[in-house]
Amino acid sequence: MSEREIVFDGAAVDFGGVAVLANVSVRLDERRIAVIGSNGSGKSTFARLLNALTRPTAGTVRVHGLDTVRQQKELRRRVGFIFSNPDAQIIMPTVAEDVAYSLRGSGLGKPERAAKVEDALQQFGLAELRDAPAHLLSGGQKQLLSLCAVLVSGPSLVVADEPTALLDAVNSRRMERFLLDEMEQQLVLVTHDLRLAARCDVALRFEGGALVDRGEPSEVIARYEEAFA
Ligand SMILES: Nc1ncnc2c1ncn2[C@@H]1O[C@H](COP(=O)(O)OP(=O)(O)OP(=O)(O)O)[C@@H](O)[C@H]1O
Repeated sequence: MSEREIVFDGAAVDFGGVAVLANVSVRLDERRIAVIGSNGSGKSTFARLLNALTRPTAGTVRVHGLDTVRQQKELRRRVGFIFSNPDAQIIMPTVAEDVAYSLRGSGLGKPERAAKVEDALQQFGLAELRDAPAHLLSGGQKQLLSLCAVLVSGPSLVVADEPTALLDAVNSRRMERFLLDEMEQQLVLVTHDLRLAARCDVALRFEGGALVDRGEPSEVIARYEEAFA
């Protein structure tokens, strides 16, 4: 089995008896995986299954060899999640404290943690803001902070749900470059931006809670556009 294999086997989710994701079975080991489809089609639900923010009501989901329900604790260390609204994931008062919070329970000593935080802040251009109140950052800076806080703990998969939605053109390009070109980790990118999806290695398309297409991104996108032409 490939080190970065994601396996959905008959996974389904329903909320209060309403099926929002039905019987998804798929195996993926590409580095960059785009998830596209109409509003309310189940994309975020699919993404949230990857780090057990949502649990399957039927079937199983395995990420890099870990069962998302039975091995949730280990899974959460290996899967980082970036939301479109960074306010949802900023926890601590200052920038450096927020990044350091990700390393709690990492088993590293204080000096090693401080060094890792400093390296990460440098990498994302946040070093000068280390003592700034996190909630006062701009939207773009907050998004960089949440990316920094996710990556400092060394996940092997990054799930990003519309990570460029609130960003201006410059920060959006910066986020795109990092996620698609520079980052080594596997990426699952939920997006309505078909240009970004086209840059991935494979695309999945959801409609009405079902996985309806999977393949080379330009072909999946062309069929998506045809369906609504
Ligand atoms: N916690 C919940 N309780 C009830 N229904 C939910 C819950 N979360 C999602 N849903 C419903 O599940 C369906 C799929 O939602 P999901 O967020 O996965 O769609 P999406 O494809 O990501 O949509 P969008 O492109 O609009 O973000 C929607 O009809 C939504 O209302």
